[in-house]
Amino acid sequence: MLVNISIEEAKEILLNQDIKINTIDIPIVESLGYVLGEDIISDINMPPFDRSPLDGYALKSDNIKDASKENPIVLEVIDYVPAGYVSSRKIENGQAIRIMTGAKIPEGADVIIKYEDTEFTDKDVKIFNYLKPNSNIVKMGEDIEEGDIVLKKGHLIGPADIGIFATLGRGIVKVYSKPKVAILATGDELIDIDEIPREGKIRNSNSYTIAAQIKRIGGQPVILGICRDKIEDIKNKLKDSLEWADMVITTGGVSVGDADLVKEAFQEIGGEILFWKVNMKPGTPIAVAKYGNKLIFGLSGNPAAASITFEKFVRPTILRLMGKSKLNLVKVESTLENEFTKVSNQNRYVRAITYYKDGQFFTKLPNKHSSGVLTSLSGTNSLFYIRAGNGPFENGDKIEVEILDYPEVE
Ligand SMILES: Nc1nc2c(c(=O)[nH]1)N[C@H]1C(S)=C(S)[C@@H](COP(=O)(O)OP(=O)(O)OC[C@H]3O[C@@H](n4cnc5c(N)ncnc54)[C@H](O)[C@@H]3O)O[C@H]1N2
Ligand code: MOO
Repeated sequence: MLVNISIEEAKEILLNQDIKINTIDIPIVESLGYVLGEDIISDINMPPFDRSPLDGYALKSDNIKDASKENPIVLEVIDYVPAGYVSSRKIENGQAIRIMTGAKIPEGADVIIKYEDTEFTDKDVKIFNYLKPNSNIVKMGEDIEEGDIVLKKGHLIGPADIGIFATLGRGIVKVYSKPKVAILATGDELIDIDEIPREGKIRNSNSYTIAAQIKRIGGQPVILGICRDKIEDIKNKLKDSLEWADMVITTGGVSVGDADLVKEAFQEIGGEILFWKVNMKPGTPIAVAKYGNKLIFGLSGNPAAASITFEKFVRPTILRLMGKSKLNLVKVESTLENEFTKVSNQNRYVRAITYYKDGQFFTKLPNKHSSGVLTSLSGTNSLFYIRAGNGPFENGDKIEVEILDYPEVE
């Protein structure tokens, strides 16, 4: 078992795990935010015919070579073609067809002149200027050509992509499913949120914070409730949930105390511990196990430790399960707005609130940093990483922060 590893090693180990990634077929209106699980290949040209981008007149460019303000060319209007219809007439010399935006270019025409540049009656149209052949004609396949791979497997689906599926007549698409992540809180001190704490007891908040973190990145959290510090109970809950969950997260019981049974439970159900303890604060005692092709994360019980190790280690794994390939948090340069005097001998992630103003990022750090403090995580949208031995930091220092959620603009 690897113990006391670096943050980089832990990330690398997790990235190298072969995990089962599932796909599902879903209606396109529901596919926003999912990652595409198939290449989308077009069986049509788009547009499927040469079409007019303007309301105007279709005609032969050759016929208007000598057109000018002083000497307009008059052409006979032989038909009218709105979008969705096709003219049965072929344009000959001296003729034009009135055409609407989106309509198929009539046979014989090689240019469209917009209304505003003409004078017209029902029978004829005056043209005052010359345009080269193919002017104002949208060619068949300008947008999509038959056989094109329009969207690649692994692409994050946005609103326009749903329009592309529709264009191609795809009502259902294959996407990577949103993983079901089971959350188990362990600890004899824990009670449910609707209970009144007796002496020594506290309400289980971790399951709810983590459920929200899973939701924010698009996973499906399933709160399993609380498990006492009894190894058989923990093992049973783990085994049951691993039947259906894509991943299991536990909190509590991963340190060195007498009731810290989670690691043993991972092993006794047949899990292989990938590592235990990472050189970072908060969250040192994290344990991760592999169970078949699923991962089990044993996070610390301390609320801030659980939350921050979730962002650093669990989040990228959930994103991978969702088919995503961009797993790292965005880093930005920011200006510190208060001081941070602690010099730690361990790598530290400090919870931070970063905002954007006048083209720059600014970061405020809360007063309370301890691993057991939940309230100062409120509003946290970024993390300030301090490598062991670095600091102190002063108001106005340029720092780098990792963004967890879009900062607000002030
Ligand atoms: N002798 C040592 N003691 C400790 C060490 C150590 O190295 N040597 N490490 C400390 C560090 S660092 C951490 S972090 C904690 C982690 O302990 P556990 O992961 O085993 O977590 P617990 O002891 O079960 O709980 C810690 C803390 O969090 C509260 N908690 C637990 N679950 C929840 C929940 N679902 N919702 C809200 N709060 C929860 C729990 O009551 C404790 O106060 O160990 C140190 N000890
Ligand atoms: O690693 Mo612990 O999370 O500092 O309290």
